[in-house]
Amino acid sequence: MSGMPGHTGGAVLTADEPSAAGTASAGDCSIVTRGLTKRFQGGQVAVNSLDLAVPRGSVFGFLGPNGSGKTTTIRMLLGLVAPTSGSWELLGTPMPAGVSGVLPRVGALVEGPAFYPYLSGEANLRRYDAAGPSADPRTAGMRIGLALERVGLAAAARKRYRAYSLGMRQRLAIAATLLGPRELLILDEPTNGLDPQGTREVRGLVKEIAAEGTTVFVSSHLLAEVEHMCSHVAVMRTGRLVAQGPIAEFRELRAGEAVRIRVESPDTAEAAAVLAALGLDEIRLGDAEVSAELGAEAPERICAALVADGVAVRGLAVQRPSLEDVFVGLTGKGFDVDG
Ligand SMILES: Nc1ncnc2c1ncn2[C@@H]1O[C@H](COP(=O)(O)OP(=O)(O)OP(=O)(O)O)[C@@H](O)[C@H]1O
Repeated sequence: MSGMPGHTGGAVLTADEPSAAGTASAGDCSIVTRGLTKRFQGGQVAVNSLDLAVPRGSVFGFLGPNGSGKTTTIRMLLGLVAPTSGSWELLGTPMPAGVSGVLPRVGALVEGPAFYPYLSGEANLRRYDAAGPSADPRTAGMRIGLALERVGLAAAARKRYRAYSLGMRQRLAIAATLLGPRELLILDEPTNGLDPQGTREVRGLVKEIAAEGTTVFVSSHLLAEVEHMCSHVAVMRTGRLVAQGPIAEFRELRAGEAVRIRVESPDTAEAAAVLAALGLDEIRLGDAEVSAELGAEAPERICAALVADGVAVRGLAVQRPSLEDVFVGLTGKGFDVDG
């Protein structure tokens, strides 16, 4: 498997392996794409032969640096832009033929909705609801009340939008996507531009919505975001899918990568000799520290051997590659890990 040292199988699939979309049955997936491609006029390929398989019930993180094709993919999924080639299914229905039947079951936040600052959250949602093609005005109050409750804004329903915090504003935007029962929610970078509190609120909300059984497909350029929220992840790089699978499998990849042991000591030459005698590889000498690949050796045995040889051990640490190291290996770029 390219770019994934230490991988020994499992559900993470890279572009080099048999397509996940080819093996997943549409019935198990809320989104399936096959060879989905978008080439913009002028020749730019924004999305290149994308095979996605988004399991039903997952919180699926669509991760990639800016410009890697996430928004274009989401726009294609929703029928907002036509693919150059390829096919896709939403909720088991081939698109775009099934668009009118499927889209009412899909909530989407692609470009933030524009709200009126002087109207309350509730009045804003009433306008949104009235614009919906299938909205029955007799049940509008119930739909709006449920949506506000679901995002935790029932108590602030009558407050003017301009008095909402950033997190409340984004929760209202998500409420606008929930003005009906949704089986799938598609969110494009929902925490972009939010403060830390707003980010926490939105992440918590996404988890709650997923816990109620809605599949959530959420794009992000933040690894930390995906780590916090998602059960599955797909990684994009310049329009191509690099890997996808359960996030736990990515964590296993991390565990499979070279784990190093770091010894802090003024006696670097002696410490290095002990590590070499124990058969450790990739020994590196630093300033008052030595590190090596841990391999199958137990840290406590290394510690005992160092002490037995009279090496002054000031510190001993086992260092595992971070999940970010795995993603950087896959994308060739760092992710913004703040967040
Ligand atoms: N309408 C368009 N015409 C031409 N090129 C486009 C168009 N829309 C997007 N692109 C290009 O396609 C590539 C992918 O863009 P896209 O917006 O899908 O990426 P992204 O991963 O969502 O990034 P970001 O988070 O910055 O929006 C970019 O290089 C972008 O410049």
